[in-house]
Amino acid sequence: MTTTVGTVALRLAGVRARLGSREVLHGIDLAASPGQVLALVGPNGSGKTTILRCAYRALAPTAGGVLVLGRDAESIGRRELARLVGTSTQEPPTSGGLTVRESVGLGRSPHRGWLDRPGEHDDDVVGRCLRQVGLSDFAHRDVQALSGGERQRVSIARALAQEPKVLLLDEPINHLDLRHQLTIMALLRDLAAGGMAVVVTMHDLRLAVEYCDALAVISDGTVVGTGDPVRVLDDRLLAEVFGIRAHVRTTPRRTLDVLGLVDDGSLIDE
Ligand SMILES: Nc1ncnc2c1ncn2[C@@H]1O[C@H](COP(=O)(O)OP(=O)(O)OP(=O)(O)O)[C@@H](O)[C@H]1O
Repeated sequence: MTTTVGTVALRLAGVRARLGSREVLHGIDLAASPGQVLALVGPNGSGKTTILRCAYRALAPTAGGVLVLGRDAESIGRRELARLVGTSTQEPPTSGGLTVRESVGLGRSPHRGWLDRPGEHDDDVVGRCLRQVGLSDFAHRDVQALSGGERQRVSIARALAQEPKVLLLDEPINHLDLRHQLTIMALLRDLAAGGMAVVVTMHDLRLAVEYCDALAVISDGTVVGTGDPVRVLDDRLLAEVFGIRAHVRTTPRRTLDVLGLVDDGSLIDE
């Protein structure tokens, strides 16, 4: 699974962020390299989405910085940033009146002049992205007439259409059936093999262990563990951060069998 990892594509250094009157990130240090799938995992409300929002400049950190390919993200213009960093958020697009193809085609905008119409290359890229998420047969459907999981795949395809160097996906598989979860996780591995740096938030620790090169465990706005998934998720961390009694089975390292919940009560009293 481990792929060749080059220079850092995305780095967060000492990032602090506030939402309303609360500081929700307390100094986040993270790095993702080309060829790597990094999963941000952690309980609800721990700060994973906020980290991604800082990374794609939807939210300005109150301290620290974000580097994209070694450059301060603040110094990169919006359109250039959209060519470098592709994002899909937790809320799938509901843009009315657009077909699936048109919605995914919006991901090509940063690559064109303001008044340019989509060219042959744009059409090819959109077609490829639709195939990658299994939506070719849905190209002419209205996005609003799709299921939640289908819309989620539109959102991923749109991010892919940006042809970014860094892909940030906020819970890309939370609406998907198991087959499509596996398809998307395998796609992320393929994208990494092609040199992309992929950062994904997710709750399914089993799939995170199987498909990701590294985990960053987030708890209450801080990184409490990073590195190889099997090493990071030890019994103590599972108990302290996730509140469950469980252990990671290293053999066989297979989906759905990797996290063993203990038989005599897996939930730890809060
Ligand atoms: N607009 C807001 N104002 C104040 N606090 C907020 C706001 N939005 C989110 N928060 C808080 O910020 C913290 C981090 O939220 P965030 O969405 O980053 O968590 P998360 O780890 O992505 O959660 P989940 O797994 O539930 O998606 C949470 O405690 C949340 O309640």
